[in-house]
Amino acid sequence: MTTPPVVLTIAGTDSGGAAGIAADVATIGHLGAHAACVVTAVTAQDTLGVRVVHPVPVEVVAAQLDAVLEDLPVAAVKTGMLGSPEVVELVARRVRAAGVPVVVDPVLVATSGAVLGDEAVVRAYLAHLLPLATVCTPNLDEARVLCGRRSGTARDLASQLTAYGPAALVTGGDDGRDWLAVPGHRPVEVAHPSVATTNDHGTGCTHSSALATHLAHGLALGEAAGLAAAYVVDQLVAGSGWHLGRGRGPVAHTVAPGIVPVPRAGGLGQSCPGARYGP
Ligand SMILES: Nc1ncnc2c1ncn2[C@@H]1O[C@H](COP(=O)(O)OP(=O)(O)O)[C@@H](O)[C@H]1O
Ligand SMILES: Cc1ncc(COP(=O)(O)OP(=O)(O)O)c(N)n1
Repeated sequence: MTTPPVVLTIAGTDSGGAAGIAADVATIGHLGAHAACVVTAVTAQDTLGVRVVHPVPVEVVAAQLDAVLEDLPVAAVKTGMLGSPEVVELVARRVRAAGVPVVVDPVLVATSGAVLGDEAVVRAYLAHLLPLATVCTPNLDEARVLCGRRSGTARDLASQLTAYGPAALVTGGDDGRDWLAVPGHRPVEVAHPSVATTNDHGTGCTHSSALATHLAHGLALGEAAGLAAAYVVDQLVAGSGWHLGRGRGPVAHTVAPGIVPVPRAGGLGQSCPGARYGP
């Protein structure tokens, strides 16, 4: 067996196992990488909402980052809930030094409405983390908050966010469409089917982890974005008939039938022969 690439997720926990670190570790593993995980916050959360958020002290987050980055050959980083401006700044310092693709999922508000990042966190993202990210993946609401706008289409917001440095992939826009903007280029839609399901808790975390894993395998951003969207669709289909919890159930974190993990690519931008789904 070939040694897998390592993808580091820096995120919070969801006790219900739908979003956060649980979604990230499952997704990264399904797609053929080894997941290292740095926990930034512990949440008491279920399918109905977030009850309690307990931030992990910044020095403990720093110690976890050091342990991973000093020992493992991290090939890509994904950030999820960071929770405080101090942690955003810390993560920015450490991942800049790592020099690998960085996917920033700027988790600010859960679908249930719970605030997972306040205005100070937003300012820290804009000042410290977005400028060194490879790509950021806000949903429509998060993109509006980051851009300081009450409205705006996913396409326009993605374009605006590139002014901070990274490519921007705004998800769940008009009619659920995702738009990818790369600095200096016109935004393109990342088209994918829509799945009718109420079991969609954790889609954002699953999507950004899939994206980071495909980048770790050496795929180009456009191709990685198509495959990440397709992976979420497959997992939504797999879990659409489940009855878990009283609210919005988890996106499936089991391996959907027929999924073929992307094999390690030999170089940047190579296609992924053997994968069942395409961009
Ligand atoms: N019902 C659905 N059918 C297909 N794709 C979906 C569905 N819901 C979300 N997605 C996809 O999941 C990914 C994550 O987006 P989104 O759900 O907007 O994130 P978040 O969980 O942060 O709100 C995007 O590619 C989005 O298009
Ligand atoms: C600990 C934690 N991190 C992130 C989220 C948001 O998850 P997301 O995948 O965006 O899913 P929804 O909350 O939109 O379903 C979270 N809830 N908890």
